[in-house]
Amino acid sequence: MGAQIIDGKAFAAKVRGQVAEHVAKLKESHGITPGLAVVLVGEDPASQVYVRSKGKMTVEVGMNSYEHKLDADTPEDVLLALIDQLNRDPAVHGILVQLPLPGHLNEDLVINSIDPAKDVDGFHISNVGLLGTGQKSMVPCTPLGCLMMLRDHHGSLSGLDAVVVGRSNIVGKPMAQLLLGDSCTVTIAHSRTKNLADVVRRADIVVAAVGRPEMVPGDWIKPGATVIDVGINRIDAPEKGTNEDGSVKTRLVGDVHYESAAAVAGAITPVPGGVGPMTIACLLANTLTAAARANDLPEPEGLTA
Ligand SMILES: NC(=O)C1=CN([C@@H]2O[C@H](COP(=O)(O)OP(=O)(O)OC[C@H]3O[C@@H](n4cnc5c(N)ncnc54)[C@H](OP(=O)(O)O)[C@@H]3O)[C@@H](O)[C@H]2O)C=CC1
Ligand SMILES: Nc1nc(=O)c2c([nH]1)NC[C@@H]1CN(c3ccc(C(=O)N[C@@H](CCC(=O)O)C(=O)O)cc3)C=[N+]21
Repeated sequence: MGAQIIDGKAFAAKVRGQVAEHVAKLKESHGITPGLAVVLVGEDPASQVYVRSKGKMTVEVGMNSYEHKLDADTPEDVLLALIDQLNRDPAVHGILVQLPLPGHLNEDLVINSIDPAKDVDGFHISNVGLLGTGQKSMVPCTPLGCLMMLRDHHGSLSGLDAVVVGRSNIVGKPMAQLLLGDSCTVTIAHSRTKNLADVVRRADIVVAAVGRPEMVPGDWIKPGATVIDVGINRIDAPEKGTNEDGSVKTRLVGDVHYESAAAVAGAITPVPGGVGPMTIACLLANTLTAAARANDLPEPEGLTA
C-alpha cells in the first residue's frame, strides 16, 4: 500500500470547525444565525438517515436547522408552495431538496423554483451557468469537497491531467468545471467512452463518480496518481454474517477497487470516510456563504471555490 490516505472525515471536521467559528462571529457581531432548510419527499430510509445526520451537524456548527418531511405522494404544487415560502423566509439562508424526488415530480422544475441565492446544492440553472462561465455562484457540495481535498494535497492543480468518470449534473459535470477552473486538462468519461481503462491511465487525478461498486481497478491507475472516490455503494457482505431478520449484512464501497488502487496511487480517498463527510461539511460552508452574501457581509475565506 503506497498511497497516502486522504482522510475526508478529519478534513470535514476541520471545515466544520471553521464554519462554526464564522457562525459564532456572525451571531455575535451581527445577530445573524444562518439557517438551512432541508426538504425530504417520501420515506426512503437511506435518505432519512442522511437528512438526520445533516440536521445534527447543522445544529452542531451553531446554525438553525429546519426539516420539512412531505408524503411520497405530495402534489407538485404543494412542494412548490413550500419552496416559495422558504424563498421568502429571511431566517432561511439555504434550501436543499433531497434528490431523487418521487417520479411524479418534475425535478428540474422544483430545483429551478429555489431562489438561486439560497440554492446551497448549486443545482439551479443560474448557478450552473455562473459556474460554467467562471462567475461567483453556489458550488455543488460534493465536487467542492473533492476540490478542497485536491487543492490541499497538491497545492496547485495547474496543468495536471484530470479524468472525471461520470457526467451527472450533480457530480461529474460540476467537478469537471471546477478542475478546469483550476487549470487542469480535463477529460469527462462516461458509459459510452471507448477504452476507458486507457483514458483513466493518463490521469494525474482520477475522480470516480459512476455508482458501480469497485468498478475502477488498480491497474487503470497511473502510478502516483491521486484518486478521489465519490461512489457510495452498499453491497452484500456475507463475511459479516446475517442480521436478526436473517438478511445478509452489508458494507459500503466506492466506485474504485480500494485495495488494488491504493497499491499504485499516490493518494486516495477511502469509502466511507472520504468524499461523503466533505459533502456535508461543504453544505454547511455554502449555507454560511449564503448567509454572508444575503447580508452584504464579506464571505468566509477558504470555504468557497
Ligand atoms: N459522496 C457523496 O457525497 C456523493 C456520492 N454520490 C455517489 O456517487 C456515485 C455517482 O453518483 P451520480 O453522479 O449521482 O450518478 P448518476 O447515476 O447520475 O451518473 C453516473 C454516471 O456514471 C456513468 N457510468 C455508468 N456506468 C458506467 C460505466 N460502466 N463506465 C463509465 N461510466 C459509467 C454514467 O454514464 P452515462 O451518462 O453515459 O449514463 C453517468 O454519467 C454514486 O455511487 C452515488 O451514490 C453521489 C452524490 C454525493
Ligand atoms: N439535494 C441533494 N444533495 C445532495 O448532496 C445529495 C442528495 N440530494 N441526495 C443523496 C446524495 C448522497 N449524498 C451523500 C452525502 C454524504 C454521505 C456520507 O456522509 N457518507 C458517509 C457514510 C454514511 C453511511 O455510513 O451510510 C461516508 O462516506 O463516510 C453520503 C451521501 C448527498 N446527496
